[in-house]
Amino acid sequence: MQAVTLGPAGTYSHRAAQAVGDEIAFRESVTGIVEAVATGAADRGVVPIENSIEGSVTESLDALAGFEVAVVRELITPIRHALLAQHDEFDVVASHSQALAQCRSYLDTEHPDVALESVTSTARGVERAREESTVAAIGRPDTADGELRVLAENIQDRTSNATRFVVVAPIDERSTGGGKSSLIVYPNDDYPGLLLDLLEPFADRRINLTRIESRPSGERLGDYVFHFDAEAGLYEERTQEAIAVIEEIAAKGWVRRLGSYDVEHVVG
Ligand SMILES: O=C(O)C(=O)C[C@]1(C(=O)O)C=C[C@@H](O)C=C1
Repeated sequence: MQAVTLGPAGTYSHRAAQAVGDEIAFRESVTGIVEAVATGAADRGVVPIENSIEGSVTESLDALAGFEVAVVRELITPIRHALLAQHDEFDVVASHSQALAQCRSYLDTEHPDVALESVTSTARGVERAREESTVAAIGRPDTADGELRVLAENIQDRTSNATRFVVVAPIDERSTGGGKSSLIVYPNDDYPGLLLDLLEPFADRRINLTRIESRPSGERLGDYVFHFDAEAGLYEERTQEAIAVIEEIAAKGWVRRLGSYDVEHVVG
């Protein structure tokens, strides 16, 4: 199976995608990955959705709301960052904005004077460090080779650092089986208690929500799209009932069932 993910080779996304496809292709953005699946250019896409230190990967949430795709798997993987460079002396640290943010305290304490450069992926930062001796990168320690040295390991701000990835598939491959489900709701409405109304159908049926995230709809200020993850499968009657109530509340907008899946842990 072909899986597309964030490139170039050597990203954390690449490592997660190896659990999904035997043939891996790369894109420069998570939007490009979701689009490739939505348009039929790829069988599966692997995108980061949430990190335990830094929170949501908002571009991924917006891409899931923007394209008609299914979520068929969830992969949780530990993230251990290393500082890689040609020498001890460098002026710039280049990495993905998520990785820079996950190592904020380390950088402030150990390298307060370096400039931070945000690039499209950690592997792109490693490429920069390989090309320029004044640039260091934050990325996977196993991407160091030849001229690149590992200057420090485990530099993330907390020892336990994990990123949750979702595997996207064409919409007709959506599954209703699994212990978790993802849902996106755009109520296109605003009144006191709207959010409470959206939560009650879950609470009334004892469905545990594991995440709720609001993202701007882009239509007008203060107008939101809500992302829900629930600990119940779409095949379950209680989930179908809850969604039916939510569909009435969101009658002016839309509700999208991304699919059901089980949580998997991928270690290295
Ligand atoms: O740049 C990479 O290596 C990625 O796979 C992206 C990404 C992310 O966007 O969160 C994935 C895992 C880590 O949290 C850091 C970066």
